[in-house]
Amino acid sequence: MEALNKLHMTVSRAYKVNTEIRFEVFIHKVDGLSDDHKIETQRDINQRASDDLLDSGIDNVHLSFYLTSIYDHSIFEALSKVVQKLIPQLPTLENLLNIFISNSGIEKAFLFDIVSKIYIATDSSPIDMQSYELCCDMIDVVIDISCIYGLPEETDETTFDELSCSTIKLNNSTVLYLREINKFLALVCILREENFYRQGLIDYNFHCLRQATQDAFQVQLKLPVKMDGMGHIFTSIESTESNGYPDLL
Ligand SMILES: Nc1nc2c(ncn2[C@@H]2O[C@H](COP(=O)(O)OP(=O)(O)OP(=O)(O)O)[C@@H](O)[C@H]2O)c(=O)[nH]1
Repeated sequence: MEALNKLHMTVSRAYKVNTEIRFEVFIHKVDGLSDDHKIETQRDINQRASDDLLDSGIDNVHLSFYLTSIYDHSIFEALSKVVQKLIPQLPTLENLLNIFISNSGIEKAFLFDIVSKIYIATDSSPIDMQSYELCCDMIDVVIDISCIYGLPEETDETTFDELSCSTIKLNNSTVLYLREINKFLALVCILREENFYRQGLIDYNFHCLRQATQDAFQVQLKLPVKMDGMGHIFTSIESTESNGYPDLL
């Protein structure tokens, strides 16, 4: 009840300053509850919080709730969903990942912020926590190995660069495939071993994806200046690529 009161106070004060604010509410330490009880508790908290706000005349506020625990990756998953709401390029990135996985025989692909292990985008197939945790663990392994063996001694260079990549074959015929997109982002994919024989195709498609992802974060406008016969100068805005995406095999 104390937490609900604090939530109510925070939301109503912030709402007075800016009615457009979105609120992301984390319900911590849910590991003590059974799965059914978790959902029930979330619904109950949501209902009480909305009713309290309604009673104070606040009816169109955006509250999102997430269940978290430090004993699994739920906190990272929740933060990923919050961060994704702040990325204007999200639909483009999701679309690119969908095209990439369907042309490469990949089951699931995540675009990770390497330092925080938050995923900033994934394809539209369902996410299961186990796959996400596997991908997080893979990043840890790659960073640890790179830090220990990947650098000449006494250097300030970053361990993660454009050559960073890793393939891990699991004993259940699954392959984890990691490639770096830039200094901050890495692509981590999960695929079935029998689809990995086409690694050349996957590598080629990855290069297209990397280029397109980098393009998505840059303003891609050309402003060619032209002059007509009367000496008037005019410009036209053109996209650099006809359809915005390079061709995937
Ligand atoms: N079961 C469970 N215990 C947790 C979780 N997160 C933190 N704890 C435990 O809760 C205890 C207190 O930690 P927190 O509640 O995170 O601490 P805090 O919120 O900074 O505490 P105050 O500053 O006193 O408000 C510690 O023993 C943690 O191990 C969780 O997700 N699940």
